[in-house]
Amino acid sequence: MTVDADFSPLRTERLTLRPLGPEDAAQLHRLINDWDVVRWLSRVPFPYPRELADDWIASTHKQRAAGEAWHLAIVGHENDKDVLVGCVGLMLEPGERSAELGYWVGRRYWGHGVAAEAAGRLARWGLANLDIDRVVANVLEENDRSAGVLRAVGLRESGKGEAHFLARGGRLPVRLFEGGRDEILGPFTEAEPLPATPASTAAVPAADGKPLLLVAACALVDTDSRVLLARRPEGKPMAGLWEFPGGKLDAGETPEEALIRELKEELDIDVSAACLAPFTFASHDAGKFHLLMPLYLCRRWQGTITPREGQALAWVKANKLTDYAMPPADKPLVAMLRDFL
Ligand SMILES: Nc1nc2c([nH]c(=O)n2[C@H]2C[C@H](O)[C@@H](COP(=O)(O)OP(=O)(O)OP(=O)(O)O)O2)c(=O)[nH]1
Repeated sequence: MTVDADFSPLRTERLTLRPLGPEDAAQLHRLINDWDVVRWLSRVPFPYPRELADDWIASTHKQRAAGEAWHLAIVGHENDKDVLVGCVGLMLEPGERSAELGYWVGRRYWGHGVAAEAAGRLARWGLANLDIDRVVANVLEENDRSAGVLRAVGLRESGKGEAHFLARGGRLPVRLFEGGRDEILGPFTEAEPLPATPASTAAVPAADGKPLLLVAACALVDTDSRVLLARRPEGKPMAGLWEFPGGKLDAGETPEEALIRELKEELDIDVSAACLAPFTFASHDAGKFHLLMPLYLCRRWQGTITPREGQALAWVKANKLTDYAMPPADKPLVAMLRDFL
């Protein structure tokens, strides 16, 4: 199996999505040189020359290295063997904060939900790891099967358009689809489990009858006045958004105690309560609950900051904070930090 050092394969219940290698060319050619597959694809010729498989596989490595597109093999497991069953790809749309999703599956593997499983996994990975807020796609007008796949991934039909279909030699009508973070990752307000402990939900419900969720967060500030942001990892609600390190209060904890614990768990640093200066707070209606989040400033800690939960970290100048997509509750905090630092 080919595994790029720069890309860890993505796994689903039944599939592995991994970079393509030269040894995939023969099977890829067998699967895609099929009119029943190619007729639905816009950028693929028919018949499909065998050498094109090698060239295209090589181009996928260049595109991934350039940060332009992630085309991956969809690998299934049949009789204890790994088999290439199709391909899935995500291509950045320059300047748009969106990426286009594409996929195809060999005819003999149709009817098992392979495309939705692979496309959903790559779309979720993209939202958590690329600078995008939206995934877009299009399908040939009469391609109801593919429209169903996109709906299963969380995209909705957003309009009509036209695209050039290489194998058909012309432009044809397409249905446009798109989906945002909430649609594809699940709405934040429903996916977020409310803590059962009375310590993190106030004993008295918030005025509008919603439980209050208490989260302590911290702006770590370095000697160049840069602020540390952490990217919410795949699997969490709002994955891909940048936030201040911190987390929910456990039962019996003060906000300072919770923050000291979270900073150790998430970043492997030791902070003392005396170095946590209260700065401001967020009070935000998050749908099913109300978020109350004190934000502390901290300029002194012990240890080397290490992402212990696989999260990406960024040291960001105050005037660049708005370049980072953050949860809605953080927006007013960012403006205050910018003025202060
Ligand atoms: N840490 C942090 N959380 C934020 C920020 N902005 C914001 O809306 N939140 C919300 C997202 C979540 O609903 C909640 C924090 O919950 P979380 O799930 O990240 O906290 P946790 O570390 O305790 O997570 P877990 O152990 O339950 O996985 O606060 C922020 O800047 N920092």
